[in-house]
Amino acid sequence: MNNNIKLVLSHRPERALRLRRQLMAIYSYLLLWAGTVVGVEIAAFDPRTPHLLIFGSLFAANLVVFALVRSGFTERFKDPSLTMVQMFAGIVVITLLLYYARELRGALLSLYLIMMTFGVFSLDRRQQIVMAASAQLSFTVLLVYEWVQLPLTQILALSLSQWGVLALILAWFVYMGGYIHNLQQRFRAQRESLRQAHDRLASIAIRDELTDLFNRRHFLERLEEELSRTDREHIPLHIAVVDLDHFKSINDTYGHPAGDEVLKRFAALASQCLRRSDVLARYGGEEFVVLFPQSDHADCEAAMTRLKEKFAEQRYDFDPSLRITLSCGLAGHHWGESALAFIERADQALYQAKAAGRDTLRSSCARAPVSGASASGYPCRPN
Ligand SMILES: Nc1nc2c(ncn2[C@@H]2O[C@H](COP(=O)(O)OP(=O)(O)OP(=O)(O)O)[C@@H](O)[C@H]2O)c(=O)[nH]1
Repeated sequence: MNNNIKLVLSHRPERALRLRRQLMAIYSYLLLWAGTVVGVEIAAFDPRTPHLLIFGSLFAANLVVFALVRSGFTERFKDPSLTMVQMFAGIVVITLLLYYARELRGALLSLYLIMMTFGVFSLDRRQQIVMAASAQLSFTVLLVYEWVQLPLTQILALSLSQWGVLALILAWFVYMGGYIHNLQQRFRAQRESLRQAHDRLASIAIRDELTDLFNRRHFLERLEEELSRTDREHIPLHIAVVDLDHFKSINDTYGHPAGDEVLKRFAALASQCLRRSDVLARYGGEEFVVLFPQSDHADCEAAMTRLKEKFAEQRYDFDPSLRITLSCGLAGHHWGESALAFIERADQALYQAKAAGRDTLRSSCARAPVSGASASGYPCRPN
């Protein structure tokens, strides 16, 4: 598959993304802390700025959130990243820094915007408005506090213009942020429907529509894979070809939908009876094939006999007295034998089963067994 499509369809685990976002937040706080320390050193900040206390508490809170996200505890919440909680903490810290900032306050208002960017991807427009309003309210509380506590040191025009600029920028940000969030949601939905379409196509390519078993093409691919493995590692490989007996007469007597029901019943029963490692496929019409990797002949024969008996016990709504049987040809692979020759031998065994009166199983043995064993070394039953 094209690498770009793979990238678009790949499911990066959501929790890993959340943890990455968490690391981004920690990185941002570290930068901010470094900036604050420098600011204090060069007297751009009040020398009494309790940066250790502020950032120490922030990191402790972050650590708790990190642990909760990592443990999966937050998965039960609508927002497992606790984005809004973290943004509220950010707003408090930024407002504290603005309190201690001197001439830098105007420039540092942009920190609210940096904090808002964390919500762009995970918060919808309404939640972004709540965060913007919280930032504005927090800054308002700071201004009011300063006017009440230190009225003589405040310049009304400056405070009002800073307040107004922040309000305008936050309003613009909420508009843009909402737009980006919607775009991202649309992209996500498209990616999801693309992934579903891809899964569906992949399934159509390998499955039979009526029975949902593997189709002939996929079976032959799997057979080639198993053959190269079996030749390389000298492990046993068997194939069984199954044909439902007198199937045409079921269609003719009860109609095509009844025939379809029988095919589906066989598929469901065989899927139940056989091992997960066995490859079961619809080879065409009312013919099915089973590939048994790493099973010996006796096991395969026992499995197919069991399936044959169970299938004959099935009852059908369209005629509860009807007994439908199957015939089966089984073959063990001989070293170096081609896929076609292998299937052909199983087919020959099936032909013999049909000729012997149906409702029976026959095994194939292409080469003369050497001292009671086939060329592959597995016991080969006489027909
Ligand atoms: N209902 C249904 N019938 C199908 C489907 N595919 C093939 N068939 C029918 O399967 C029947 C196969 O009949 P035959 O090949 O004559 O074999 P049979 O009647 O089973 O006879 P024996 O194999 O000799 O026991 C044909 O009538 C096909 O039309 C399918 O998907 N649904």
